[in-house]
Amino acid sequence: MDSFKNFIDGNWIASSSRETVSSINPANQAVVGTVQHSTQADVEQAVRAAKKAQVNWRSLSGPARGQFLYQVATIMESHLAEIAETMTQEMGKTLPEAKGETARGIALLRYYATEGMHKVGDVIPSTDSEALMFTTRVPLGVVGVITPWNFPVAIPIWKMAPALIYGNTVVIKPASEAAVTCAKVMECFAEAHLPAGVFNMVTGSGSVVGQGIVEHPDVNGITFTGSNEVGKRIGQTALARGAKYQLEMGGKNPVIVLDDADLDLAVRETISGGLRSTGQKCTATSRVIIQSGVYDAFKEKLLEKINEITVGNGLHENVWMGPCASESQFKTVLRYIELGKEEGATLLAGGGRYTEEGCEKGYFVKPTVFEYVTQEMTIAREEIFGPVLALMKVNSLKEALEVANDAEFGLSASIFTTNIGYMLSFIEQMDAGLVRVNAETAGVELQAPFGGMKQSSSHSREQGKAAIEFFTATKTVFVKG
Ligand SMILES: NC(=O)C1=CN([C@@H]2O[C@H](COP(=O)(O)OP(=O)(O)OC[C@H]3O[C@@H](n4cnc5c(N)ncnc54)[C@H](OP(=O)(O)O)[C@@H]3O)[C@@H](O)[C@H]2O)C=CC1
Ligand SMILES: O=C(O)CCC(=O)C(=O)O
Repeated sequence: MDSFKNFIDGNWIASSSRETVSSINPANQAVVGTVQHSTQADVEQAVRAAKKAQVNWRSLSGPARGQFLYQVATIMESHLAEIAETMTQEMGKTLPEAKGETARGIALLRYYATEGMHKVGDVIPSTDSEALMFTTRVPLGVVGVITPWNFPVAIPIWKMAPALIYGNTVVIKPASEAAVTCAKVMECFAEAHLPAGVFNMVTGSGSVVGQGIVEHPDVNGITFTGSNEVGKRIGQTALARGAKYQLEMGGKNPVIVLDDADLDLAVRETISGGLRSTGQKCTATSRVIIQSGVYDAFKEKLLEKINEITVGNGLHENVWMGPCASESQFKTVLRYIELGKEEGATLLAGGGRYTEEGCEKGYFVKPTVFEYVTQEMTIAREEIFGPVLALMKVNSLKEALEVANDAEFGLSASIFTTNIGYMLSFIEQMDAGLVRVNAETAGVELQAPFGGMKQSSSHSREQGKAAIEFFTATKTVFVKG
């Protein structure tokens, strides 16, 4: 069992509360480890350290900051197996997925390490022929990083690595349900000997530690991924005190399967996009909108594959789908399944708790498929964040797009078709930040911008070159000799 203190000003420090909280394995309710149950005083200490460290960190060259990130990547590589195993134990994702995510974290570190060598501005012609006008970028200062439990390695890194490379210092508060995994990543940062105070981790509840960071006058920017409810509150608080904020929130992602689609591909990608990580991705496929000509054939193939899915402890080799990440998420998913039944959708597969041998004490849900789902039903409107697919029948691409766009979210969407005209109409008319053709809705590439439309985000983008927009401020410089 791992026990972690907070990491503040270069040291592992116990919370002033002297209390810890346990993190629970959702596959069997065993204790995975403990972290600090921190207080506002701990937040104060971390922000103070980050503010102090900012002066020297920002004055280092970009390549020098990049060297630190390369070092973290190398250290993390040597701990990959251990970090991945902790992730599986702590939030249930299968071990191959956890290893993939950890490898993605390492790749993100290396990507942003190279960013330290890239240009930060442009020379712009001035109307004054004797002047030099150009833009440069400066860090925000102290950045608060608030992360969810569904990607406990990749999301902290895709927020921290750009924050750090562009010269900010960081206070991170990981999700309580995956704080041990995140602390293991922070151990790699600590082993790389970044200067004291450059990154700080404070664990504890969202309402105390998270809110404490968001409200702190010395935190200049906040980057958040999680629920809409919390995200919106964070945005409002940040706006009220003039801090910059970035919110990545929910999705209700559709796939459209047209009459001319490769059905085997569409089935494979729908299952992967909808049910990997037990459907706990903001990019997960939730609504499956199928044209009438292939509806029955698609359904038959889908159900055949759904019935082959092996559910169980993600550490076991033959398991394809693990448990929900926590008791609360498990209850949420079961509640949505009941709502689907009550509101008149027809259950085709799954539909409740999975309790086969070895799974009795875990938060397992059967892979679930509903049909005759209408646009008004709750399961067609709200983010479920679980292994539940809603099938909807349409007659044309036009109708498919109307149904697909009838959602308050706009994160990711896919179409399966072999017709280039249909592909182009979808790319043009689908209201989503990520539009994907003949590919699943999930699966973000680290070098490309990531973010949503409508209620899915604060309209900024993360990752790739887009990250510089949030983590820096532009200065326009006018120089006359
Ligand atoms: N877009 C995405 O990728 C994600 C979406 N979700 C959606 O959100 C639902 C609920 O998941 P949940 O974990 O409760 O998500 P939350 O939004 O509650 O949690 C996300 C992060 O915010 C923190 N937090 C909670 N309250 C506050 C606050 N008042 N101020 C600042 N930070 C706070 C949490 O801390 P703590 O863990 O201590 O509560 C966690 O670190 C899911 O069912 C899913 O629909 C969830 C996770 C990721
Ligand atoms: O699809 C992915 O790989 C990323 C999903 C994601 O960012 C999220 O669920 O928060």
